[in-house]
Amino acid sequence: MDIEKGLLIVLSGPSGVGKGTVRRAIFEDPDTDFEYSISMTTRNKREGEVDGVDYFFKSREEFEALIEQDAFIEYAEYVGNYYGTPVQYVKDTMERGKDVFLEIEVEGAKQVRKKFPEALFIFLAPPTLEHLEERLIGRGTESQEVINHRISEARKEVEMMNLYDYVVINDEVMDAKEKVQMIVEAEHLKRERVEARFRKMILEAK
Ligand SMILES: Nc1ncnc2c1ncn2[C@@H]1O[C@H](COP(=O)(O)OP(=O)(O)OP(=O)(O)O)[C@@H](O)[C@H]1O
Ligand SMILES: Nc1nc2c(ncn2[C@@H]2O[C@H](COP(=O)(O)O)[C@@H](O)[C@H]2O)c(=O)[nH]1
Repeated sequence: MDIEKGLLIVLSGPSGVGKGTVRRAIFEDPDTDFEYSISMTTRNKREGEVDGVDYFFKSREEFEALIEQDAFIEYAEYVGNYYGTPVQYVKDTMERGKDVFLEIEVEGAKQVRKKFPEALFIFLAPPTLEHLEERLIGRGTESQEVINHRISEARKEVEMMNLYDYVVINDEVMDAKEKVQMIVEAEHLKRERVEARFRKMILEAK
């Protein structure tokens, strides 16, 4: 895929850390100027979730057909369900020069790292694993069995945080939101400076 414009921002971290909560706070901010890529999943819709807003909900057969068609930038099977990032929306949005924000688990983030090493990778970490369990229980969307499975995945996932460009601890939602926004801003400034220096070098070489 040939994407020249727009920054790909990947927010990852264990289930229950607060990725969705932080992401919603970011997108409620009128100053936010990037776009959210809605994922596809085969998991059942939770109460209040809307198809095409929270996820595109698909059957396993539909999802597997899309895998065959190479329709995902990345996908992973997580605790018994598929989750994936549709390629077309990301490609079109970045080509329009807009940043795209992905909220995905760590296996998917690893695949994005391979395909887009220039993307920005942020790991959202809980203050402790106990906080994570409390948050999952508090959310009340999963059975205790699924929560236990997600916590056991989380133990492995937090070990991967050193592979990320930045780690943000989600202690207070608005603090974490601002840190993510500042990281994105800083990344743009860094890239603009590098590009300006590169242009200057080319002009000087002429
Ligand atoms: N900083 C925080 N302090 C306390 N509770 C929080 C904080 N951030 C999120 N929560 C709560 O934790 C629960 C899990 O949050 P959320 O659903 O955003 O996590 P997630 O990482 O998106 O989970 P998943 O990966 O399973 O989708 C929610 O009930 C949310 O209100
Ligand atoms: N690899 C991907 N992971 C994704 C994607 N969309 C969401 N997710 C992650 O899956 C888990 C479980 O989500 P839940 O909604 O069932 O709680 C969580 O970590 C999500 O961030 C995706 O497109 N690819």
